[in-house]
Amino acid sequence: KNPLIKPKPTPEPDPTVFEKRFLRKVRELGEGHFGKVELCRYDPRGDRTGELVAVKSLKPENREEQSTNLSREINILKGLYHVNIVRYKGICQEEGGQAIKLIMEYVPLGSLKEYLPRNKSKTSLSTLLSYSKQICNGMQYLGSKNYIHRDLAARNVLVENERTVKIGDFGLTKSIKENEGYYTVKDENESPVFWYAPECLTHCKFYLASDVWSFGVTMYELITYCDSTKSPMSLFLGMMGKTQGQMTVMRLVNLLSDGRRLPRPEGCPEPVYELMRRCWEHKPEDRITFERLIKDLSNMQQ
Ligand SMILES: C=Cc1cc(F)c(CN2CC[C@](CC#N)(n3cc(C(N)=O)c(NC(=O)OC)n3)[C@H](F)C2)cc1O
Repeated sequence: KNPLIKPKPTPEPDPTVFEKRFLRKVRELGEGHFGKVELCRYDPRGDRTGELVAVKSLKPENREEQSTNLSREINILKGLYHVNIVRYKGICQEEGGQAIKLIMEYVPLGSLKEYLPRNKSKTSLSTLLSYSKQICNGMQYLGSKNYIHRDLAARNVLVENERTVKIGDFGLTKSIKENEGYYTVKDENESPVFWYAPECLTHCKFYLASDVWSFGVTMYELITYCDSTKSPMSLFLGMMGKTQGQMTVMRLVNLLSDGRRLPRPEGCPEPVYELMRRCWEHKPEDRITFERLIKDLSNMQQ
């Protein structure tokens, strides 16, 4: 046998490529405007020993316009490695690359919106502050890569276990152009306006500091254990009085410009509410940073 001819090694299968025929739907985890997230079992051996994964896909009617957005989200998540950010696992191409699916790790305890109301008795304030700090760690990491999340809310934070939370969805995440420092928000019909800072509502500009504002609202949700009767939306609508349709945004802008803010939740220590208020400074440049939030939250936990 000629020693110069080395046998070609059999190529290892790429673990980030998931074949559609082995992806079995278990149940739906969530629904968005343009698509859904399903719990699936990737079971190539067909004996139910395969791993559970979370799969994000687009609704057929939105595939055309939204596939670029999903591809962007895939490329962003693929490059994120942080304990407080959900893990990218791979993609599933179907119909010859026409439709693509994002495969992520499955975080079985679900989002804070499902978890906190059901586990209120065993979740202390100290734990809530730890969750808050972890979200800030994830967001600081995201911002260090010049990404803005634009949809930070309790519904998009997942509970890995009683001690660990992860930011779980990056559907609206965008890269900020270095020199500009902000992203111009197109009028997304799914804008979560009650989590949005004034500059996003009035000038359609989204800064890193706009995510800090949304973090403040997310922290408010955390401290109220995501009690839907005290949700940001219901409280703001209450403060605005009955409104109809697009008037809501204008009334919200006026209310925020008048300095009105979500009230201190019952039982929330003053220093904790102060942190939220520093996330809600009217001007982006006056707001606290995630770095500062991490320090202050650490000191509170001593
Ligand atoms: C196409 C766009 C689109 C579609 C959508 F359905 C949503 C909304 N969706 C986001 C992902 C979601 C919440 C978060 N974070 N989630 C992820 C996991 C996981 N990785 O395990 C999980 N687990 C769980 O619920 O366990 C019991 N929930 C939940 F599916 C809602 C947003 C969108 O942009």
